[in-house]
Amino acid sequence: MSMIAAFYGGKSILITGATGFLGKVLMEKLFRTSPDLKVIYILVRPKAGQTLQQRVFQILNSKLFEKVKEVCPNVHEKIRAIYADLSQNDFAISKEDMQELLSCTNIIFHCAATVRFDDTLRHAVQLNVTATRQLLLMASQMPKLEAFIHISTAYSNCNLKHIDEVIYPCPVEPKKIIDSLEWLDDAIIEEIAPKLIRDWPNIYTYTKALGEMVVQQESRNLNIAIIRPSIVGATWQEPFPGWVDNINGPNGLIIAAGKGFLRALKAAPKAVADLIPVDTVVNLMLAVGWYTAVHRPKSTLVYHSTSGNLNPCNWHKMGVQVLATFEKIPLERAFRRPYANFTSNNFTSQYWNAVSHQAPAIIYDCYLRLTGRKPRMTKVMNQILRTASMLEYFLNRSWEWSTYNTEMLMSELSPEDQRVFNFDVRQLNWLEYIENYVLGVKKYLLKEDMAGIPEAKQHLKRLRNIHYLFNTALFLIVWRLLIARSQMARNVWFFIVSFCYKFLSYFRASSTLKV
Ligand SMILES: CCCCCCCCCCCCCCCCCC(=O)SCCNC(=O)CCNC(=O)[C@H](O)C(C)(C)COP(=O)(O)OP(=O)(O)OC[C@H]1O[C@@H](n2cnc3c(N)ncnc32)[C@H](O)[C@@H]1OP(=O)(O)O
Ligand SMILES: NC(=O)C1=CN([C@@H]2O[C@H](COP(=O)(O)OP(=O)(O)OC[C@H]3O[C@@H](n4cnc5c(N)ncnc54)[C@H](OP(=O)(O)O)[C@@H]3O)[C@@H](O)[C@H]2O)C=CC1
Repeated sequence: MSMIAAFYGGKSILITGATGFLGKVLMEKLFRTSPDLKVIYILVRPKAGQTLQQRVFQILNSKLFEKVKEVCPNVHEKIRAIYADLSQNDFAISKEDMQELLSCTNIIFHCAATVRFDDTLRHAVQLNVTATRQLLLMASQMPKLEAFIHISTAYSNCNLKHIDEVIYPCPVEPKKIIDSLEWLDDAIIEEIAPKLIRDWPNIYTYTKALGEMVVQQESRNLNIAIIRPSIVGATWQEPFPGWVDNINGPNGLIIAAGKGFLRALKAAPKAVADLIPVDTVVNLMLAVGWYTAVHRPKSTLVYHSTSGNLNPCNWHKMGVQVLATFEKIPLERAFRRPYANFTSNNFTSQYWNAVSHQAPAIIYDCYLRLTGRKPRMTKVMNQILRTASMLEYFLNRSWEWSTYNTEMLMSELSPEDQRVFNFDVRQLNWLEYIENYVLGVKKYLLKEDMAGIPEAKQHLKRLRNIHYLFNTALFLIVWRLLIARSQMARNVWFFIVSFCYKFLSYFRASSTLKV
């Protein structure tokens, strides 16, 4: 029997960010491995015209939860959605709900965050720092609380090259920032933001670092642990390989590459692609929850959920495998044939942007205009290039994350727990994982039918023919213009023509002699 699964039996668990990518996989695993848990409280806000109940209904009826329904048929009764907005005071939770949370919660998993790189400083601080402080305050009033697990990111200290499993101080105290945001107006905040974030690449990583400091400062006598995942990717094994449901991180770029929009990326081919499957992160989270509650470490432990130092893969290897998969399983209605060129050189990257991205978009928009349609490709291309440039920082560097605590925890688990809550990334086969990942993007994110693969392959063949035709026509036009203007080009042309003529005459003469 798994000790970790048994530990969560009968427990009341509070999850923030349960409607997000990580949160959904966490809930799924909890229900599947500990169907006898008491209740999962989730803090949810209404969104996109959907009520709380509709959002929960949609999650529970998704493919991700198919296995859960077999193991835990009454899953609907065990999930309690509580109205909450983490950017509001007291999270705008009603008094009754707050009372229930305070008196019943045993374990907290704090996953909610704004993960946008370009969020405003005010909003990012509200969500990634102030809300964390608020949740810690609530936690300190929970008599039955056994563990508080805070999800950060491995990039919260990406201004360093080697990162240990410790909390690093930030130059400005989080409390000072929270206080000043109360009276500064938005324009001034945006003006001072670049000065505050210094050598952090964006507001997101900076506010996640502040969030960790808050955890350290406000931990009181709580049992807390911090988990730092790197780039969270599709599921590796559970509940099935390749599940993914949003366009964050690599997902959007994989789509852009598969559709033939993105054919070159400013990335160091040898830099480590520190991806970590979402189910691996979730298994670590559940193991950490158990360990923190049962073993009660004296200080707040930080756990890195990264792959680079145990089983590294680089961007080149990843790009090649992504392309190889698109060769076998192409996306539908591609704009151009998928191709990936990784370069860390500024000049080459700008050249590829002009030739492989901007020019085809402009040509296609001209074609749309000529056929009476609204041009749109340049806009789409600019959007993709903007996204790629935001991710560039992470594609051109490698970091070393130590994993002593994560490895220590692995050795603390029973063989059964090591199997059920496997977070040993050394067992990951990258080629297989990336293939399933790309397939998952096609099936679960784009919802493309596998029956459409022959037609998609046919479409790619047509694109290849158009490509050859276009290149030949372009070559002939350029050559014709050159011949008209340059004596040297004319000389070369006559040389080639006379050489071909002589070669043909010789060939004809020798074949006549043989006869
Ligand atoms: C050549 C082969 C390549 C193959 C392999 C490629 C591998 C690449 C790997 C990338 C590494 C990523 C490293 C991340 C590391 C940080 C770790 C974390 O904690 S990260 C935590 C995770 N956090 C993140 O990953 C957050 C990153 N994302 C952001 O911060 C923002 O989306 C933004 C600032 C990039 C764009 O903002 P804004 O301009 O306001 O745009 P909106 O958001 O409103 O979307 C507008 C349109 O853009 C579209 N689209 C959006 N995203 C992507 C995408 N990734 N991609 C493509 N497209 C994307 C979207 O569909 C939408 O279309 P439509 O609906 O209009 O038709
Ligand atoms: N994805 C990744 O690559 C990585 C993620 N992480 C960390 O993992 C955690 C989860 O990330 P991930 O699941 O990918 O992110 P998502 O964007 O998928 O999910 C974010 C969650 O936070 C919730 N949330 C945001 N704002 C509010 C609010 N005002 N009130 C209530 N809930 C809110 C969202 O709710 P709603 O659905 O209503 O928007 C959603 O459930 C984050 O802490 C992130 O920093 C760390 C490293 C990498």
